[in-house]
Amino acid sequence: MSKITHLSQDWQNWITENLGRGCTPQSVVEVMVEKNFDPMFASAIVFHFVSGGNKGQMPGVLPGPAIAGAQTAQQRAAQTGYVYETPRFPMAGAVIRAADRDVRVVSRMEKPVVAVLDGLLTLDECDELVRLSEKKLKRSTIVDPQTGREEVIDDRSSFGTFFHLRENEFITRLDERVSALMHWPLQNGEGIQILNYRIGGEYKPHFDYFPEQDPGSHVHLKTGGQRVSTLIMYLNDVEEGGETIFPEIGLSVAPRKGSAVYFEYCNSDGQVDPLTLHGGNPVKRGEKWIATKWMRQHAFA
Ligand SMILES: O=C(O)CCC(=O)C(=O)O
Ligand SMILES: [Fe+2]
Repeated sequence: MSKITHLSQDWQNWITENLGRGCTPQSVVEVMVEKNFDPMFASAIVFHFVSGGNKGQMPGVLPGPAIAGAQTAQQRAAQTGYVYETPRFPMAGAVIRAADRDVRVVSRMEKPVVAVLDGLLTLDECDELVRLSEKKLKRSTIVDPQTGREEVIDDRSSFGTFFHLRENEFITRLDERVSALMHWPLQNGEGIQILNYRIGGEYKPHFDYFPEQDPGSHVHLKTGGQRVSTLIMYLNDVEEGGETIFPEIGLSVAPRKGSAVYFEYCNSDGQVDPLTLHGGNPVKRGEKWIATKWMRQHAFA
């Protein structure tokens, strides 16, 4: 059965009603996807409602009134107290020259700073990263907020490994490309991290930065300081599920081999942006491979 990509009046009313009574955009999208809506269509529509944009810019799709009680993305951004500075990531242009490669910008937003990118890695580079990682995968851990120790937990059911910065010629080329793309020094990067999710594998919504108030963060902040930005690179097409979701802004990015999503969340004062909450949806069919780069405030050795 083909996926639904249009919105009836009943569904418009339903979305308005549920966002209006405080349901998160992500939960609204989830129900729509369960009811056979195309996931990208559902998240775009819900995002459109949340950002107060349903005033007729999408002819024939969304003639409904703006929803009472729903906040615009701008209002949410103003409330968090995070001070947005000039983004490090270029906010104009369809193509970004990243060292040896031209990367296409598919879409971007400013608050929070998020960009979806295409053609970052060649298909061969994706395969090579998977091949080099396969033999050394281990169950992924998270940082325990209390102790700062790495722990295995159910919220992060994936397998992973990493490469040291400039581990070999191939990895060096990628480290250089990614640093140019992220507009941040190569030596401030953690080594590229590889994750493999199998069916049911997911990463519940989280922040990539280390919250100051968590005692366990301090040990991590000592080397390199706070994380400032993330690049998630998709190494394969996932048959179903596995989207990277941003619940605060109703955004869902579908994995596509060679493409990526970039976001930044730490300003020059060391403040962090809670609107970059994100996670990996459970894989429903196939498997998912990603490579993640995290950048730090200072050199990370
Ligand atoms: O699997 C995903 O799409 C998200 C991964 C992620 O959030 C991370 O590696 O920090
Ligand atoms: Fe993350």
